[in-house]
Amino acid sequence: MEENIESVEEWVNKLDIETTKDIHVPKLLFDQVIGQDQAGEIVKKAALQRRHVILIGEPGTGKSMLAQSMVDFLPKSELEDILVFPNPEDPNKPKIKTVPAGKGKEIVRQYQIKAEREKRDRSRSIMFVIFSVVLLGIIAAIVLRSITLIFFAIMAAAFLYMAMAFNPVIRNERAMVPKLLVSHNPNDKPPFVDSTGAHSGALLGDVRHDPFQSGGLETPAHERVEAGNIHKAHKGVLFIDEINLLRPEDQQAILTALQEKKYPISGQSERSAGAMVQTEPVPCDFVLVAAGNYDAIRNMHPALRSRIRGYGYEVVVNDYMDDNDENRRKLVQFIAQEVEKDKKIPHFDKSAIIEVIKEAQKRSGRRNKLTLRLRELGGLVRVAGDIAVSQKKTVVTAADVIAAKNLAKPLEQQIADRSIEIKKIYKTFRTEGSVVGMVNGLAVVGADTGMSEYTGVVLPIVAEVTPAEHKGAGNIIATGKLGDIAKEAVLNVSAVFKKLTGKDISNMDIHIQFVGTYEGVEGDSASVSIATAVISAIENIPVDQSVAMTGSLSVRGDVLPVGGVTAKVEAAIEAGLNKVIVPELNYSDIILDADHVNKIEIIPAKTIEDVLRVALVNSPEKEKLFDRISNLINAAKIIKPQRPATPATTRAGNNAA
Ligand SMILES: Nc1ncnc2c1ncn2[C@@H]1O[C@H](COP(=O)(O)OP(=O)(O)OP(=O)(O)O)[C@@H](O)[C@H]1O
Repeated sequence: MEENIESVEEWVNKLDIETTKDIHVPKLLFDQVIGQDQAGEIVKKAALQRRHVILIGEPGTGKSMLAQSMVDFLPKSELEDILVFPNPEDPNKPKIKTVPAGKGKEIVRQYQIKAEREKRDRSRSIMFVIFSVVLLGIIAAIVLRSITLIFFAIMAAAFLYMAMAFNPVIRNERAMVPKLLVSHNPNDKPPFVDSTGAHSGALLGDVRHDPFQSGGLETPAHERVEAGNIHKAHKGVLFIDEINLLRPEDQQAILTALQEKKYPISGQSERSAGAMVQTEPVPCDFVLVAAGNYDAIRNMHPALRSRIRGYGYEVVVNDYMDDNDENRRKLVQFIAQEVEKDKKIPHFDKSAIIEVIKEAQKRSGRRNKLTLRLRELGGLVRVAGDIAVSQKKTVVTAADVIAAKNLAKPLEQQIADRSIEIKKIYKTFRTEGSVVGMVNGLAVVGADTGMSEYTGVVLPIVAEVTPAEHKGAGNIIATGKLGDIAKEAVLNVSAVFKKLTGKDISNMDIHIQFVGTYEGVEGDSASVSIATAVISAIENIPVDQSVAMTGSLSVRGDVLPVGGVTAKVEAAIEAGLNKVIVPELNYSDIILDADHVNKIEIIPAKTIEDVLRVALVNSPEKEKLFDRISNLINAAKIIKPQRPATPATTRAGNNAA
């Protein structure tokens, strides 16, 4: 249900604040998470019951914040320190001991004091022995009147010193001091450990290599043991983003750790001396929060996923929220939070708040929604803040946010801007006149890089049709980086061609070229443009070059919605085109900046006929084509009174209503 929402300007101006400084920022991290109410409730429940969680969703929407907020709800179980002790019976199997939080440091200190005392005692005994030997030598020399006896006494003392000081058995008192692997203070919160991207050693623990493995110079095995993140997260939360990128062996190890709640530490590098060492099992009783985008579920170790599902929850986080009073307030709270977190930038005045909310509307890609890709929006807040600071301003204003938007353009946008300039110079596309078989398609760049902002580009498409050499043996010859997409699009809509043109494409060779495409251009939504270019070429009807278009074509000729329409319309404006055809179902998703409004005529299309009516220039051939189409439609009506509604499939995700 779409509700009527006040304009952002009116809404912000009514707020009872001067700047975001007047906004209360909640203390609890959980209350700082915006727009993830459903995921928040589940995560809270999971924390209270110590259950594992899989969080799936777009990057920068608050997954790690949710995971981190869990530590405030974990049951107050006793935190533990973990110590590793030498094992005199088997030095390569150090012993593990857990003690209440804070005790670990005390134990280590006691052992250190003991070691210091023993060392001092030993030094004293050595000095006493040396002194006695030298004294005896001197006495003997006097009694026996032989100076050489003094020399022998000094030699004997030196020998004794060497023997006692460098005796590997008694030399290293410190070798008996345990090492603190995991330590806490008694009042600490349960730990939150982010293990995203950690290699095996950091994740599971490791035993360092020892270059001196004998001769009394070696470092005892237990001193070389290092705790892994799974151990550091004992009694707390272990967060792993992009879990699917972990090596299968590591995912398997995590599964074992989850089952056993203990995992021994051994050297991870096979060739290192550490590989010979394996500790007793080390406690690792953590709550696992695994996160990732939609691909993560598919590529995750099935047994690990099943374990988490069996003992926890799976949640999809939202990537946008409704644009209403409550959520706008949350967005203002978000700006205040980001400012306080940054500590270096000033607060935002009302004009700046208006710009940020409008940007959140635009980045959602949907009318009446606000984006939740808040990490990137936070980036905009910081750049705007930096601009204000550089101008020695005490508040951030609209001008700073607008300047930040230009300054903080994603790489894709910067590359696209350059490519438009080049295309304009070399005229790889036209903005006026008419040409047979040439269409100004629109595409997005960087959609696969996980950016929340789409960058639009004009994607000129040229089609040429020639009769096939043999009947029924026509080929689709598509060049350019998007060749495969073109072939697929033509094949998918071959029925539409037949319906509209009455000609069978299998009797023709169809050549399609995407002009000047480069890495990263997404052409999935170009099927309407491809179809228009091909029909224009088959029917020899010129296409109006001041028109741009985007849309996906169904096998029945319906124009289906696509992503990134706002960015595509902006690209058409920047390129100097007059009209842009968009899928009707996307029409309301277009949110243009003030400087783009009314710069182009936006024409919604429901079917390919709607597209052709606008794109093809008026001519007797066009009339004939439409006569044919209306005959076909009338004939179809006699057989089947109504066509079922077209399914709308804009984007994935289970966003809160
Ligand atoms: N829902 C949100 N509420 C408030 N702030 C948010 C939210 N989502 C993101 N942010 C801001 O973006 C930053 C990064 O968010 P976070 O690390 O939680 O994202 P994520 O979903 O874990 O992303 P990724 O999967 O890329 O790690 C946060 O520190 C916060 O400043």
